[in-house]
Amino acid sequence: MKGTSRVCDVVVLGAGPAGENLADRTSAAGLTSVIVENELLGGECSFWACEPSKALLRPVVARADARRVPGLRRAAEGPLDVPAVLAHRDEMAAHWQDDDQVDWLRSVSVDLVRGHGRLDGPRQVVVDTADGGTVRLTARHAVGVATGTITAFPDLPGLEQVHPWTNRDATAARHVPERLAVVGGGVVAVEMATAWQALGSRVTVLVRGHRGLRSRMEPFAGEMVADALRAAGADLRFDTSVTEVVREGGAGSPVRITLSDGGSLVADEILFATGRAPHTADIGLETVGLTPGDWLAVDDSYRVTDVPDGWLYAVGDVNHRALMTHQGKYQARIAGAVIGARAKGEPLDDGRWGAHASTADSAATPQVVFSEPEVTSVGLTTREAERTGHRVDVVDYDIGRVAGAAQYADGYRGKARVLIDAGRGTVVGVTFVGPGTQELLYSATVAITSEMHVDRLWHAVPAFPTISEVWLRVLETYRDRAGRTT
Ligand SMILES: Cc1cc2nc3c(=O)[nH]c(=O)nc-3n(C[C@H](O)[C@H](O)[C@H](O)COP(=O)(O)OP(=O)(O)OC[C@H]3O[C@@H](n4cnc5c(N)ncnc54)[C@H](O)[C@@H]3O)c2cc1C
Ligand SMILES: NC(=O)c1ccc[n+]([C@@H]2O[C@H](COP(=O)([O-])OP(=O)(O)OC[C@H]3O[C@@H](n4cnc5c(N)ncnc54)[C@H](O)[C@@H]3O)[C@@H](O)[C@H]2O)c1
Repeated sequence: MKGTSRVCDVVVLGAGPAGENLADRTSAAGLTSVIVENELLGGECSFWACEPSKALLRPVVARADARRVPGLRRAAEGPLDVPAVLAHRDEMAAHWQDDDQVDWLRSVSVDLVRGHGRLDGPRQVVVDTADGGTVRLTARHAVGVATGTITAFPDLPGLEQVHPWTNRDATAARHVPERLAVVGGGVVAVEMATAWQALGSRVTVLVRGHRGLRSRMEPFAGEMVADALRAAGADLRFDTSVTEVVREGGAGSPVRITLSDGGSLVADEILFATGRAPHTADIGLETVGLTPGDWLAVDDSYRVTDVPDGWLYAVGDVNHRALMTHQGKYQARIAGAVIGARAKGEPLDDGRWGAHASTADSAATPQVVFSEPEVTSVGLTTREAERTGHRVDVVDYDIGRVAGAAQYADGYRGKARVLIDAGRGTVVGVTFVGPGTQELLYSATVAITSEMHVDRLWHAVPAFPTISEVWLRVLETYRDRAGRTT
């Protein structure tokens, strides 16, 4: 077995969206950067998560929209063209090839080592390469871990033998199962149930809790999505856990699922959308005093808190702050700037909203759930505000009453909730549910991050007739309730 070694400024472990951006920004800061990847550059997001799942969902949402437009409704009746949808999904997953990303990496002067990387003591990473060799990388300044997550399975008898679907199967499958059971009530469950029900599966969603779908969002969001999923034909069962799974006839036969209420269910495939576990079991954490399989807790500059000397950073899903691509990329941009500044001995601008501070992780993490209807949110929910003792005015508005919504769809159903800090008069939380609301999310994010007083929002005039006039209606509701004239 041959072994080589090299020294560089920064080593990044994992080339998903977070790792790629971290390597890019450290390279942009003038540091020599090497990235290590075991599978495909682009990570889970490009190949088994965001990109293929949104490609599966886009025709579902577009068809639902078309069916609400008078004159278009009849043209949009009928089933989806499944082969065309799956072919488009393949395109959007770049046919599971990462050549474009390899080119991009070269264009930003980041070197790539393909193979499984592990920490091997402070500032050291050893990579087992596909040809049976090893490469030892020594980082002068920093190692960044961006190894992401894998599916977190519950501890269930018989689970391995049934070959359950994970997000990888749910986004890359080549056939439509006649009956699909989905375990979980989070984002993956909601999005994949929406997609596969529309593609022709009979979907049953098994949710262990009673608080509804997407329990971390405003309750009305989960209720509206649940209503729509039921209307689309899915069977939703709350307070229902799985206690056992078995393919009685062996591989390829249906799965019998035993439920906590004593009943059972038969499906052709079972998807576990039961959350994520850190992809850290085999990355040498024990060599730097950490526990394999743990999440990596970080400070506000993304340095791993339990490792001395400040050379180890963690960005993206693996730090468990906000498991979304855009937020991992945000973290990577900041961590890259931090590593660059520290390497040059420059002071950090780490005050609230400073260039080296991770303020948005806690104040303004945006998310779109691409269900039908879509759910968009950023900042606090009412429950979080209550839990943290944050005093807020809650302004609700029925988006269906906005002129632009009536133009968008016949019988538009949607709801907005805006949380305004009771003392400072700034927007601190926004949730929109309804068709076409995803493009309103950036305005909400800007409203929160700019911390402008709502009085200034009166000057941000939304065009008529667009759904964005919901902002004006919210301001009017807030003003009228307070008995103000402006
Ligand atoms: C079904 C689904 C849909 C999603 N949709 C969205 C969405 O629409 N929008 C959104 O913002 N987020 C979405 N997410 C979340 C998003 O996929 C993650 O937040 C994102 O992929 C995290 O990026 P990351 O770089 O931290 O990790 P990952 O994307 O998981 O990348 C980690 C990389 O590290 C590599 N790696 C791991 N260990 C090693 C090792 N030891 N050596 C070398 N390489 C290693 C892996 O091979 C991988 O390429 C979705 C998730 C799922 C499951
Ligand atoms: N559009 C998007 O932004 C998007 C899309 C998909 C995923 N994601 C991200 O990916 C992450 C993972 O999504 P997810 O849906 O897998 O996780 P999640 O944490 O959102 O939901 C997990 C669900 O599984 C349930 N669950 C957990 N353990 C269980 C068990 N043993 N039995 C039954 N149910 C169980 C939970 O109660 C919850 O309903 C999320 O944090 C999300 O932010 C984002």
